[in-house]
Amino acid sequence: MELLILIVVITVVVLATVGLVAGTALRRRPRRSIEEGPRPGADYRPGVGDDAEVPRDSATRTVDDIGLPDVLPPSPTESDGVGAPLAEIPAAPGIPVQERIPPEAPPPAAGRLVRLRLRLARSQNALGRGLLSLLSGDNLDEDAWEDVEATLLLADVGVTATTELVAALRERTKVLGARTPADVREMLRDELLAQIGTTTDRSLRTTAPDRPAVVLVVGVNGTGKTTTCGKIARLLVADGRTVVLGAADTFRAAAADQLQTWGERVGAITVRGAEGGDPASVAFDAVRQGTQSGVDTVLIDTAGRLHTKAGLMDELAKIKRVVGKHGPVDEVLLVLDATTGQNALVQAQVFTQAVDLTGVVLTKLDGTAKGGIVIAVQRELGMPVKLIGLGEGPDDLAPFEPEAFVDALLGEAG
Ligand SMILES: Nc1nc2c(ncn2[C@@H]2O[C@H](COP(=O)(O)OP(=O)(O)OP(=O)(O)O)[C@@H](O)[C@H]2O)c(=O)[nH]1
Repeated sequence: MELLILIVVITVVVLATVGLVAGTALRRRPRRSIEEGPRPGADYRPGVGDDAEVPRDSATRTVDDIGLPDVLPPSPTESDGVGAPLAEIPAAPGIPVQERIPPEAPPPAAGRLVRLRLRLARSQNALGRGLLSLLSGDNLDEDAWEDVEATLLLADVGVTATTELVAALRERTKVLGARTPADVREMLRDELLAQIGTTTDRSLRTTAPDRPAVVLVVGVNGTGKTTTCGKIARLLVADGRTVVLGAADTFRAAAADQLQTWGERVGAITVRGAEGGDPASVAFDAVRQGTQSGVDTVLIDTAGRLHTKAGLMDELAKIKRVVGKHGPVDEVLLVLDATTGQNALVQAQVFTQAVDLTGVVLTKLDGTAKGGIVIAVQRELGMPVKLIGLGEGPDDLAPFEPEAFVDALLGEAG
């Protein structure tokens, strides 16, 4: 009997040990990460249902890192509880009322690009000055034209626009004969403007009759969507509008905090949901809040990647559909990082399959010599660039004005 008990005990101990070892080994086996399979944007061209590119995991800087102006002390009117938009806007049922902070008064939209023109210094040197000096040369031989072409391509102007620009410039230099620097500048200005287009409607649809206008901000992660939403809110408030922000980027926990901070600075309510929650429902609540509060514009920040397996593009289409239950979406702005060059164009093509884009925001033009991407985006995608980001500061976003942009690229005349 004792022998039997001993055998049973030994068997149990052996089985438990084997189980433990096997379990540990299984746990240690590296889990197959999504990175190991073919990656959209790297191994194949992404389509509907995929992310537009391999998510970048570079650390992002939040609004807290970039030194917004200090919050001003409340004015007597505001401390009486009158005059601040957050106090005036009642929260919709089920949406928590946020702390009211006296809002700032950002500088107006008009003339921003002119004020920020020096931020284009790198593009100015590489593209503007480069072309001016090549075209001013006495001997415009084939080598010189090849250099002109290379300069345009290196600045990301794109093949189609480069070919057209070179052909037009060749023609005009032939007709012009002897050229003064002023002639060259004028010729280049004309041709660059012809490529960018001066008659395109670049206005933002941020008001609608009898309801708030709805603006969706989309793009891959890290392009600057959240920052851009905050900056657009400031632009709108500067022009006397009222705004509700929707933090539908439920993927990155900090994104909602970041957006709320931007909102608080200008007295705008931010509607947010649980981390990993349904982005479409946050967007829906934001529009509901905006409608009940009677604001001019609801600005919705979306994620550049998702927790769920559902593709980013499917999710965006869903957000647009769900928000559409309240009324039309007035603007769908695609945020593209200018420093990613031609890759930005591929991203744009993927996004257009999922949602009807109405315009592009090109961010980080301050950090690149490739200002020609403005031309490529318009020519290759046929989509207007409406805003450009020229820095990390709160008011470093400017409405895109072709003339001011080209003048900034070419630098001061003379
Ligand atoms: N230099 C420069 N930096 C910018 C500009 N716009 C945004 N950034 C920076 O880009 C980084 C990413 O910005 P986010 O707004 O967090 O990007 P996002 O697209 O919302 O990122 P996800 O939430 O991960 O999808 C931040 O460090 C911003 O300060 C710009 O115009 N110029």
